[in-house]
Amino acid sequence: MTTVTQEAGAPFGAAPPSGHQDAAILTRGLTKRFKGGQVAVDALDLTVPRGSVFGFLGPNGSGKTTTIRMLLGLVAPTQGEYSVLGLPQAQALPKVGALVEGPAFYPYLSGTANLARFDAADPTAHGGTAKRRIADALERVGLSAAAGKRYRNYSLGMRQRLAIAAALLGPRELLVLDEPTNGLDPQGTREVRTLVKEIAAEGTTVFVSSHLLAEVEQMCTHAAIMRTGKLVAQGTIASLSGGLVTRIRVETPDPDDAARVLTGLGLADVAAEGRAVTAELGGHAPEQVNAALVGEGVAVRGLAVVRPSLEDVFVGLTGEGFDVDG
Ligand SMILES: Nc1ncnc2c1ncn2[C@@H]1O[C@H](COP(=O)(O)OP(=O)(O)OP(=O)(O)O)[C@@H](O)[C@H]1O
Repeated sequence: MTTVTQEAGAPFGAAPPSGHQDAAILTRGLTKRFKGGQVAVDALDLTVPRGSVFGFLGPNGSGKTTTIRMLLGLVAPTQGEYSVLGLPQAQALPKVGALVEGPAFYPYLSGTANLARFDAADPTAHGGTAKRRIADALERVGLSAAAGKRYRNYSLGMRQRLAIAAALLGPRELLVLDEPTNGLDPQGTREVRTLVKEIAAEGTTVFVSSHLLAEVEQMCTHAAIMRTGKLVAQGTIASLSGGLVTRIRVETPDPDDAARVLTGLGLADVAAEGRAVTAELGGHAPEQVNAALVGEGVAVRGLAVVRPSLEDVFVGLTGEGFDVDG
C-alpha cells in the first residue's frame, strides 16, 4: 500500500497499490465527515473485484451515495484513499459509466434525441462517433425498437433503461448504479435487474447500491453491507451467508419419529415445531435424510433446505433487523 493521506482524502496516485490490480474499486480508510460533524462514511475499506456484480447494500442513510460520490470525484473525502480501475482519476473516469442522480430527459424528445443531447453536453465525448455510440447504447439496453418513441411514452422500466444507456455512451469497464430500481414498478425492476446481469455478462464490472437485500441476493455475485457509515461485511454472496448454518425442515405428522431419525443420523440441534422438525443439515445430503426418514416409516409431507439469507447475515452481524421497505 502506498502512503495513506491522513489529512485529506485523495485518489491513489499514478502507482496504485500492488496486489490489487484485480480490483475495480479499492478504498482504504475512506472517510467523509460533513460540516456539522456528521460522519457519513467511516474508514471504509472496500475491495470490488473486476468482473463482479457488486451489491453495495445498506439501509437508507448508511453512506452508500456519499461513497459513490467520492469514488466519482463529485465530493472530496475527508480522509483515506481510493482507486478506481487502478488508474489515476482522470484516466479512470472516462471508463466509468455512472447513474447517480437520474439524468433529466426531455419528455417530448425521443430516446435517441435525448441521448444525443446528453452526449453533446459531455466535453469528453467524440461528436463524430455520437450516432453509432447512441445506437449501440440503445441496443445494449434493449431500446432499439423504441428509439424513436417520445420519452413521455416510455414505461418506468424503459426510462430507467434509457438512463443506463446514457451511462453506456462510451466503452465502460465499470458501471456504477446508485439505487437503479428505486421508484420502479415490479416490471421495471425486473427489466433493470435483467439488464444489469446482461451488462455484467458482457464483462463490465457493475457496482450497484441498493437498500433491498433480496435484490442484491438475486442480482449480485458479491456484496458489501453498510451500516451507519461503517462496513459490516464484504465478500461473495456465498461466503457472506456461508458462515451461517443451513437447516433442514421436515413437515410430518410424526414429528417425534422424525426427530429420532434425524438425531440418529447425527444432525445437530434437532427441534420440533408443531408438525415440523428442523435441524442443522451439516454435511448431510437432503436426499439421504429424506431416504432415511422414509426408510424408517416417517410420513414426509414436505422437506425444505433453509439456507441463510443476506438478511440473516445482516441480523447476525448487527443484531438488528434490516428495517426498510421492500
Ligand atoms: N451534503 C450533506 N451534508 C450533510 N449530511 C449529508 C450530506 N449528504 C449526506 N449526508 C448524510 O450522510 C448520511 C449518509 O447519506 P447517504 O446519502 O450517503 O446514504 P445512503 O446510504 O446513500 O442513503 P439513501 O439511500 O437514503 O441515499 C446521511 O445521514 C445523510 O443525511
